[in-house]
Amino acid sequence: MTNAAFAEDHDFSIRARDNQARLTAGLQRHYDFIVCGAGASGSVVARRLAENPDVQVLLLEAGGSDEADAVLNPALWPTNLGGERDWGFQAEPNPHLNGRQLSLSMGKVLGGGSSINVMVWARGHRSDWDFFAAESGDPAWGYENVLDIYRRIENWQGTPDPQYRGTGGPVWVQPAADPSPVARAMLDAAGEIGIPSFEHPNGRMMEGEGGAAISDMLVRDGRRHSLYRAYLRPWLDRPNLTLLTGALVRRIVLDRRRAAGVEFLHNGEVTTVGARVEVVLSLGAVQTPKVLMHSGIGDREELGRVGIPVLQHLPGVGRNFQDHVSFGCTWEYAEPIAPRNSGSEATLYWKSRPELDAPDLLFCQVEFPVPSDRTAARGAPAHGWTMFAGLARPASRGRLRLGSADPLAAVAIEADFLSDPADMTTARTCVELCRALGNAPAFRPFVRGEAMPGDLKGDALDLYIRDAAVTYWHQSCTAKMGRDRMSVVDATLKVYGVIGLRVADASVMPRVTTGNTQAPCAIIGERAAGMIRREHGA
Ligand SMILES: Cc1cc2nc3c(=O)[nH]c(=O)nc-3n(C[C@H](O)[C@H](O)[C@H](O)COP(=O)(O)OP(=O)(O)OC[C@H]3O[C@@H](n4cnc5c(N)ncnc54)[C@H](O)[C@@H]3O)c2cc1C
Repeated sequence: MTNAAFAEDHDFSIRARDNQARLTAGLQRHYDFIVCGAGASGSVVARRLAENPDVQVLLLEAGGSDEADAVLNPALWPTNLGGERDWGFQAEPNPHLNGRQLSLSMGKVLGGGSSINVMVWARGHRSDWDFFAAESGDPAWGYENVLDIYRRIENWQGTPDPQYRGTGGPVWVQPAADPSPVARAMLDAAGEIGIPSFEHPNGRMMEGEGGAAISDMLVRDGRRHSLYRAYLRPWLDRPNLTLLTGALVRRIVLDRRRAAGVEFLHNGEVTTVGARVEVVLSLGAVQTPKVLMHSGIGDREELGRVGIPVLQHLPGVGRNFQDHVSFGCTWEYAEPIAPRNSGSEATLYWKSRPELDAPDLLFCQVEFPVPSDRTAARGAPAHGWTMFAGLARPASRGRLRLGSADPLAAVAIEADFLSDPADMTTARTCVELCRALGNAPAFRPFVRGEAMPGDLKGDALDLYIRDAAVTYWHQSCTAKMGRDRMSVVDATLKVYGVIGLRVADASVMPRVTTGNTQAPCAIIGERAAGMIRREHGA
């Protein structure tokens, strides 16, 4: 950043802070729109709605400021895990993971996951978006339209590619700058085992059978460029956008079938604010279904179990939980190599079976050892790299269950990774492919050898897979868009049976997208805001 740009940013920060201090001190009784959650999708929705100076938008966020080195320095992302900016969710013990209980981190800070994640920008595969279109019955969710939106929102910094990449949007996307030699080695190793490499991962590569590429990242001037920073922060000096942090949404206030407002906890007090037009839930795939259920919107039996009166029976709320599960395979460096950028700079998608229509395996290279709680005991090297070798199209489905009728009670997350036997079959192929890649000649100049798993077969390999499984932190699909009885929202993201209530976050995905999920969440935010503005002439 130049000195002039730095001074301008400093002036803006003061203006924005003073503006928000004024707006939050005089909180109104009603706003036109209340957006709940300033995460990946919510940041987009609130900004786009507030672009119309004639509407008043209130944005409620439980977390606080992102002004911290742990957020802004790309290398420090792991230091947020388990800390104050992490909701710290724990899955229930899982018999398919040898009884293990996984940590399922999610961001509790302005920007949500996009402020604590690994900054990889991955658009999703053509087949994902065409599936969204088929499930919702709206072709506008299909790949061609979504590609147009990506071109419009990106400010692409790599080699120009106008067919796929745009340069005029708010989201600064750049190829990982000056990547580590092990990231380049991964592309060479892919070539050695017959997997093609691409100039960037977000164009042609996501239309076919997959490939390898240096990752696209949301990093600008050496700092994290979260979706909050891309969309929301530049709008905080506006008079029609009020951002209240430290505000924990408890439930939607329903007036018969209409979402009339939101009840939240702020500074120890329960407050209710009214919505004149709509409420949008963007609380992420755990808290959105939780808040829906506490508002009386969910499965009749599940709500009855904890004594919440049912206002709208929707059996799909909290069901269809999906995530990418990954199995770390690790190689020891011959000499230590310092991680660069976020420490994850190369990515690879491939198919476990040739007849598939799209990749079902997802690999992100991590430039330091990342054993699981269980595989750590097998002896991770002091210096090395790990492949996050994961399932891009898991068949297993989990669910969320309320602990009690108290909105502050924890929700039980039955993630159920590897509960579908098909996932174990794919996992074996995934680990085999990963080992072929990591043991390819291209890595030899950099590694002493494979640290784990080694050449395991049969039960020993299965044991390793169940012990190594961890989350990719792509929790999603718990209030899915669609038209069957388990769908929670329609193609316009409106909650079935309720007026003035939409969901816009990873919950609405009918199926988890093939890659990392923040870019698809930006699309969900853009589509939601676009549909709301069109419907209300806003
Ligand atoms: C450690 C980690 C690494 C990841 N790495 C990547 C990556 O490299 N690339 C990628 O694409 N994706 C990555 N992801 C996933 C990605 O960040 C998420 O998929 C994405 O942020 C989800 O967006 P969302 O809008 O659904 O929810 P979130 O971004 O989680 O936003 C939800 C927001 O709502 C707030 N909130 C929740 N409950 C309440 C409440 N009751 N009241 C008020 N506010 C509330 C939260 O604090 C949060 O700000 C990662 C995630 C994590 C956690």
